[in-house]
Amino acid sequence: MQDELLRVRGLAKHFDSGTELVPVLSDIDLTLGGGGSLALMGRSGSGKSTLLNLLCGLEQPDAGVISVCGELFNGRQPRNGRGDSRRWADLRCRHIGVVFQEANLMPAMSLLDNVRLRAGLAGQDPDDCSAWLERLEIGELAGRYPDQVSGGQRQRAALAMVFAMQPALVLADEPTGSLDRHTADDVADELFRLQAKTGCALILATHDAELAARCEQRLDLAHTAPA
Ligand SMILES: Nc1ncnc2c1ncn2[C@@H]1O[C@H](COP(=O)(O)OP(=O)(O)OP(=O)(O)O)[C@@H](O)[C@H]1O
Repeated sequence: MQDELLRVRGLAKHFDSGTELVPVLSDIDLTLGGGGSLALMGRSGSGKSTLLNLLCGLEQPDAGVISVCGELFNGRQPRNGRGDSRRWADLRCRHIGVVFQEANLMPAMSLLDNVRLRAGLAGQDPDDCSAWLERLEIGELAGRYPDQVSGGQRQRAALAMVFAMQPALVLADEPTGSLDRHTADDVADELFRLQAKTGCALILATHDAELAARCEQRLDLAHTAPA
């Protein structure tokens, strides 16, 4: 494992249910180096997606600090704090790739244009994008639209999109959860193969113990979801 890439200390988050404040995460500490991998486990509602959303800046923590690639974020976003949120957006765009359970592709764009768009936003050369689709063995589908390919092929395109941005950190939220076992295994193999090849760090939220066992570290979120 290389130098520290992600450092989280004392992270906490609650949601307002309308009648009460419901704690979801408290006092979360994490350290991950470049090339490292961490499985996030826990029952449904334990806060796995919430933690990933905090790490990529989609949610704001109530307490704690997060630093990514040596850049420290104080967590709370000041009300007029465009500076901080702009820094988060830039950092996320350049360094953090996110894979969801359902491939989040733009429906009106071909697979290749989806990959080009994401790579371009991250400052990578869009001309290299066909090669990423080839690496994911869907090169011949480059001109098709997301609704013209299977769920497994869409998920491969989502991986191509994320790895084409050459991220330092990949956050994967149940990336194989919508696929049949065989296709899920293939997509998981691709995810770990590309992670090893590119040397990025990976945080994987999953209910699948076999998948989790392929990660170096594991964090079980102990939160018990309210009834
Ligand atoms: N925006 C929100 N407002 C209120 N409560 C929320 C919000 N988002 C999540 N929660 C609650 O926070 C808890 C954690 O949700 P989260 O989606 O992080 O769980 P999870 O571990 O990813 O679950 P699953 O395995 O089912 O995907 C749940 O009880 C959920 O209902």
